[in-house]
Amino acid sequence: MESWPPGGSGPAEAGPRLRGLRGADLAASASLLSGAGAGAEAGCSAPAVAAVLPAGGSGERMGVPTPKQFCPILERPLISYTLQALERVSWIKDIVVAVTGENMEAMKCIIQRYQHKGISLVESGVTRHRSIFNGLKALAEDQPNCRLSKPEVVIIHDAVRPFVEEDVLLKVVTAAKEHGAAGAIRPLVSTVISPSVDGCLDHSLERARHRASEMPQAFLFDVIYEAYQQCSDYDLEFGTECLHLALKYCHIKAKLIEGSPDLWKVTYKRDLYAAESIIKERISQQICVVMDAKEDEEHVGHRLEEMLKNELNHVKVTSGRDLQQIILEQCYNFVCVNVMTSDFEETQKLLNMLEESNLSILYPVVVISVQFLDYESVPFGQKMENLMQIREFAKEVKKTNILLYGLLVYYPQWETGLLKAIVDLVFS
Ligand SMILES: Nc1ccn([C@@H]2O[C@H](COP(=O)(O)OP(=O)(O)OP(=O)(O)O)[C@@H](O)[C@H]2O)c(=O)n1
Ligand SMILES: O=C(CO)[C@H](O)[C@H](O)COP(=O)(O)O
Repeated sequence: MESWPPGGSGPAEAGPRLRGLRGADLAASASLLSGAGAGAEAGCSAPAVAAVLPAGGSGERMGVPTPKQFCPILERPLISYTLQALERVSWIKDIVVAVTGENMEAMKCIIQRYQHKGISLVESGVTRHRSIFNGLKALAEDQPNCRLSKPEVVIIHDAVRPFVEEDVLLKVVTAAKEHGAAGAIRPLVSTVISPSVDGCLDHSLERARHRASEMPQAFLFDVIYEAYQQCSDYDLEFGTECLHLALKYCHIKAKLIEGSPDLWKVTYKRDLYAAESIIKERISQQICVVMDAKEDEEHVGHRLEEMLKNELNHVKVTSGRDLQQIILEQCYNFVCVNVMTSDFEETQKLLNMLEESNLSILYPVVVISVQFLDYESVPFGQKMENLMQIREFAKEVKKTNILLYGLLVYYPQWETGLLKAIVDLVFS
């Protein structure tokens, strides 16, 4: 576990290139925002979009000394995951984070260490609403030497909701452009009841007719800024709902968007464990098989890939034809098959690329290097040499958070049963 404040114990490491990550879905949604897709059909032009992240709370309900947004999950602060989720969305131009003066330096260390880009920091307020207002002011004011400019649409998202996906961001932004305001909602888990002053039930709400308001929310900037400028001290002190401010002060009825279950707010200590499990599950969902044999060649390596696809039916198994792209899309698990040469050339190439990308600064990257050696043509001495070589590589790359495992298949002749056993052994 990292100590708080972070960054004090060592130099900032180079982080991964997180900006500009795009898969097919991201490209499609970016084109929606740029007016080339459904947005264009609905008459939308591309709005300039910025985001404000309130991150100035103390996390009392978490019950630990470190404010929850800075609590480590897999040794990386929670807020860094949220920033990553937003900054990988190419159409969000600026991200303004509100933090306390006390945590300003620590926040700068996090930005540097994990190489977050396009982030501006402002001082938070004593309540969440005041922190958001400070973030909006930074976007509204054209200050000299300030690179921020007023967006058409602003997203407001809690720093402690790390699992926000591009599709829901796109939905709230598109709806905000049309309706003035929009926010993610979820069905209620429990019924909401109103107690009377004597602690007895006054009335209860019909659960099916109500929803929980979650984040992200998005607003036409002028609407929410006007609402914050007009709202009372009581609102700023005790209010918890930005959509309500837009309704009360600008008469804007927010469009409500169904969100995913992962949008929940990390609030209690158990939420940190839940978040860790979700992250682990996500990074275990994709395996990339890299091999040095040509695709049309009949080789056991290809059968290994086939078998992985069949055995691991919840996991996306891709072949590493465009490795650079796969690394950019943040795959953390690799099976590297060396068939052409006996000196781990393919593995070495992969390790170099991984090290250059700095991907492993975010999570450990697992590489299983499989080498098939023909029993008849490779002498026993070479087998031992190969084993020693992979151990040396493993020691070296462990320093950069890459976990390398070697699997040497010294086979007398090809047998499907043998390969199946290997696959079971390694991946069960
Ligand atoms: N003065 C404040 C209070 C809260 N927040 C931020 O608003 C988000 C949601 O608020 P909440 O979950 O209530 O956070 P805390 O106030 O930190 O938690 P608690 O209520 O348990 O103290 C968090 O990202 C939090 O850091 C903020 O920017 N400024
Ligand atoms: O869920 C929300 C939608 O409005 C807010 O995140 C929530 O209201 C924040 O309130 P608090 O700071 O009191 O937890």
